[in-house]
Amino acid sequence: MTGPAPALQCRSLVKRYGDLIALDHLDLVVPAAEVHALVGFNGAGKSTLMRVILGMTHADTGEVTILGSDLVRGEADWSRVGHLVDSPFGYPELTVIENLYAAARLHGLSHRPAQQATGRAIQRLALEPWARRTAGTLSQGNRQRLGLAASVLHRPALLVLDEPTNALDPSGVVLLRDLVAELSADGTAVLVSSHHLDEVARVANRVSVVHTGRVIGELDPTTPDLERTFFAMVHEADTEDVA
Ligand SMILES: Nc1ncnc2c1ncn2[C@@H]1O[C@H](COP(=O)(O)OP(=O)(O)OP(=O)(O)O)[C@@H](O)[C@H]1O
Repeated sequence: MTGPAPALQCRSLVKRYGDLIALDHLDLVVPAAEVHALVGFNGAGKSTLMRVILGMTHADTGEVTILGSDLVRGEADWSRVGHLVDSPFGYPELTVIENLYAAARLHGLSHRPAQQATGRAIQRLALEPWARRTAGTLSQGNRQRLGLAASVLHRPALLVLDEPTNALDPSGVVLLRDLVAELSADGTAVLVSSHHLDEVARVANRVSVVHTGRVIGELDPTTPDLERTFFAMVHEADTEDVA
């Protein structure tokens, strides 16, 4: 008997920029309800992987399946996906409310549910004081909160977040942690990249180490000294490459 299709599956992804190999036969599986963290050095390939998964750039070879549908064949149901990659979503001339309403409509919600989702997202990301401010006048952290609100307001089945704690204050970090836990409990698969191993240990069920465009191993988030294990894994991969 086969189980349900994973929320996300990447098979042997290769992405080159000229001579540089950004993704090197990378495999990844994220089942529903899993919070899966990607960790790795600057330039390891995490953002490239997320951009490929979201169709923002194309892999040279390999396959991506999103919620059971093939990405390359254009079958993915984007209304069930949320993301925060690159700059946070937000038209600078629109208010926070207008932006979130637009995001909800773009995700296929009709008028009334979009209004309700907007109200809920504002409350969830503690954006009430800035709800009527235009996005262009927000602080960086509040723009990040707006982007996060836009990425989750339609309760996606797959959520992709590239370094989402960037620019967040400590209360924003806690809020995001709770939000991710809540979505995962609801069945959402979350793929999140981070440089903060302590934070990763708190939110993730699984942690993949990305190095030179490959997943070189997994870290157990309950391991007491994650940093040491991380560096040992990377060092071993480099040693194998040289040998
Ligand atoms: N548009 C591009 N053109 C050329 N090279 C690129 C491009 N985008 C990414 N790269 C290169 O691909 C490699 C992987 O970059 P990527 O941004 O995916 O790494 P990352 O793991 O997200 O790093 P960081 O932690 O710094 O965000 C890097 O060597 C980067 O310089």
